Amino acid sequence: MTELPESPSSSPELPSPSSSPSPSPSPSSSLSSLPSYSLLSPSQREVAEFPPSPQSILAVRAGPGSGKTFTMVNRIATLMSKYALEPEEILVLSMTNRAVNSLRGSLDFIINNNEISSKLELRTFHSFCASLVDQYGHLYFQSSVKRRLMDDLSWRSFSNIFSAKTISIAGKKVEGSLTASSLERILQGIKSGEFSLKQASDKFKVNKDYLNELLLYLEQNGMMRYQDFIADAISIMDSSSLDKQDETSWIPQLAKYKVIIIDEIQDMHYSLLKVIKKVANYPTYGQSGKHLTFAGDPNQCIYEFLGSSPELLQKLSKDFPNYETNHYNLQETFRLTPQILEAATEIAVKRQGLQSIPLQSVKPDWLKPTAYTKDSPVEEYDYIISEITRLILESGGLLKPADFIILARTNKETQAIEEHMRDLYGLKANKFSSSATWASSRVHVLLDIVNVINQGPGSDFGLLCSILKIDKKPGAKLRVSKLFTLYDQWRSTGNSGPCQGSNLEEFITSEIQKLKVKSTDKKATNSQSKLASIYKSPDHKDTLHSITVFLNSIRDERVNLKSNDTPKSIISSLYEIMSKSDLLEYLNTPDIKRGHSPKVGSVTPTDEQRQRLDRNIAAFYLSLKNSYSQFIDYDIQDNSFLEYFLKTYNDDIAVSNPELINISTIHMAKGLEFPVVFLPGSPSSFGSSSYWASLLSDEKSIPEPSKGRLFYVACTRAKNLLYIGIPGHFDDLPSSVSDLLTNKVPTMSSRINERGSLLENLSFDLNRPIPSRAKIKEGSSLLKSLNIDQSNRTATGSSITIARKYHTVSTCSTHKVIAASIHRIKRVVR
Ligand SMILES: Nc1ncnc2c1ncn2[C@@H]1O[C@H](COP(=O)(O)OP(=O)(O)OP(=O)(O)O)[C@@H](O)[C@H]1O
Repeated sequence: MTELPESPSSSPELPSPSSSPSPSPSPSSSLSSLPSYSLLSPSQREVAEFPPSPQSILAVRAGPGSGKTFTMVNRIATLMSKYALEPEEILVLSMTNRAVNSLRGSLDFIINNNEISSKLELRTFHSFCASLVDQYGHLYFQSSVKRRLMDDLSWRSFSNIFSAKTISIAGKKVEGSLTASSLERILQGIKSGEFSLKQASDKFKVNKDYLNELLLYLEQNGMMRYQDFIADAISIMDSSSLDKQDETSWIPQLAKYKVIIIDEIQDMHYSLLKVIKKVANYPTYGQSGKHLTFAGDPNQCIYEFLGSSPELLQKLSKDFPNYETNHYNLQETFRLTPQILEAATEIAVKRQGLQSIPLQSVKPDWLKPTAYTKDSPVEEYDYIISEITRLILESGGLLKPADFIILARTNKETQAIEEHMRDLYGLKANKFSSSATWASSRVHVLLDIVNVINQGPGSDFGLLCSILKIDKKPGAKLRVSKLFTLYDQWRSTGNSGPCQGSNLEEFITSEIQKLKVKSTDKKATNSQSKLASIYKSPDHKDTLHSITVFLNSIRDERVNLKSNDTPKSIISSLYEIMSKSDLLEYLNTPDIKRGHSPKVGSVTPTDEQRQRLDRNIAAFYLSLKNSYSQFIDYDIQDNSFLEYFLKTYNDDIAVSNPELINISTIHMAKGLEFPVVFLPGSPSSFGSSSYWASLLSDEKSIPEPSKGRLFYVACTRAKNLLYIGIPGHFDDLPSSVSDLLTNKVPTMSSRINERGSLLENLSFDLNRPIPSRAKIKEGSSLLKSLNIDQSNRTATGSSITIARKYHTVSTCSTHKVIAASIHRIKRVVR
């Protein structure tokens, strides 16, 4: 039996370094007079210009809105213009795609030089590790196959198909059974060296041979989980730099980096810190070590539960003992008003025992954040929507729905708000989610089919998953396991080369061909076709027919998409394949509930289930479109759009839509800013106190630093107006809190500073013209007709009239009127 390689083999052939460090000509001269450079504040300029000496660290503490992105982009430009670094010598890493896209957008805007931008390595940790594994994995690992990240549902399907008691892999029969989460845990443990195969088999009580074969199968088929990419990338870096003197063994791309810039360092969890250390300590051509720039804000560390640490920025010297560390602060906030900054710092930082950094607002005085009290979430959501409506109407459309964000703590809460807005007001919201929500629903089958069409890594598995859905008869899982076993035997007897994803399709197609010649010598040919032993009863003839139709239509659509793989043509191809092979029925069966797997076609979906399906399909299409615009905008050099989509569909791209109000968890809104932020804080159910109660109410309560940081991140997303739901009555707040807030709602006409009214200040700050008198008048009369302005002048009232009206006046729902007015004002302001 073949054992999994414990570690990559060493010293494979690499391109020689002489061909690698990038030659002149330097594109940097064109960067010497960037228009944005003059805008840098003195503290931003110091950071931008800090010398990138080898083995030095620049640790930048950057409070909310202090222009971290702006400063880092100017630093990148300065490194090239002043310190003559080539773009290929700089690596920029961040946690999320959103942060990377925002950096890339600013860079394109500021540098305005495609040649330079395209050479800069600007990546998420995941894509950086994945690209190392993609490019160099074949040199260090036994299997040369391309790797593909498996999402949660694929992972569960994998365990579903492979958890049969006896299974044949690589021509050997092995026994065992394992849940998806245990398998993942084992995989991580073995890769990280936490335990050996033998220890894993003892600990998880599973046959060692079975485990080994499963892991080998995953390896050979390039099927990986997120942590695998990280572990493999670290292995590659270790193996290629074993000999610090032998330049020929180094990976040129890594040895070229002279500067590494890491954004949001406070959110780095341990495995990523390990990646940074490996890249930082990787040998460098022509100098002894690299320079590191880290930027972050300890008070915005909200991923402690994943292993990150607010102290990281301060304690870097421990992790990099041979580096000289220099600490800098960015001292101004360009986003926060003095009142929002003060309230957030006092309540969330100082009262919670956290260390505040000196930060000053460059804005003039504004209004204090508005505190309101509501008795229940429903009342609170109604209040928020009525306030949004009022502000849009009163500003004559200067404020637009997309200027507002409601920040919830949990996905469940965002879901509740979204449903409330949709069901009672008919309003669609722009909900940020951490991954493609459709990917955990039945719509995932579309992805399986895309995998099959693409004929890349993951194709075999996509086909197995599709067949599992095409086969609607009892025992489908067993048949798919058997099919895999036969395929595996066929493969191990030398019928195909190393698996590159398209072999299962080839195997099934050739077996179907054998069945077709049955008319001449039925007995002989049927026994030759391996499929006949699986789909033997007349009942299963239909299944076999559907599989045949499925594969034929895949081939047809593959040809169509070769020349035109736009989202629209992909969707129409998918529809074609689904309808021909009876998969639409699968899609229309309600989603599996825990422990219940309804038989396909046996249950009629309810209206709500149908709507959910529609939304998931629409979300899949949106993912296709978002991914496509990235593919085009950033001129991605993947083989095809399908290939790119399969790598990126799960990315958290936050897409703003000017027509829609935003809803997000606080975690997902990190790094973003909005003119108006609502932070709900009502008791979650009768009798339970508000989540924020301990921060806001009790003077003597024990400090809660992690809750304080979450509150801080939430409040500091607000550029102009902040609403905070408070527990209890405003007058009962301790004065140290109530002094920082107001129980009055902001009104557009009130004068707030020397610049004038709130409307004038918003117009200045958002760089939008003040709407015409006619528009403002129209907004006011619409507002009057809704009759919500009077009831909300003081926010700390009890329940607002709107919710009541909705329940009593069923024929003309106030909610619908509000929704209509938002839609109408949108037309007016266009
Ligand atoms: N020197 C400057 N002059 C004017 N505006 C600036 C300057 N620097 C940054 N800004 C603006 O300030 C806002 C906040 O900047 P940015 O989003 O980069 O902050 P940040 O430090 O990343 O914030 P956070 O930590 O909350 O994510 C942006 O709108 C940016 O354009």
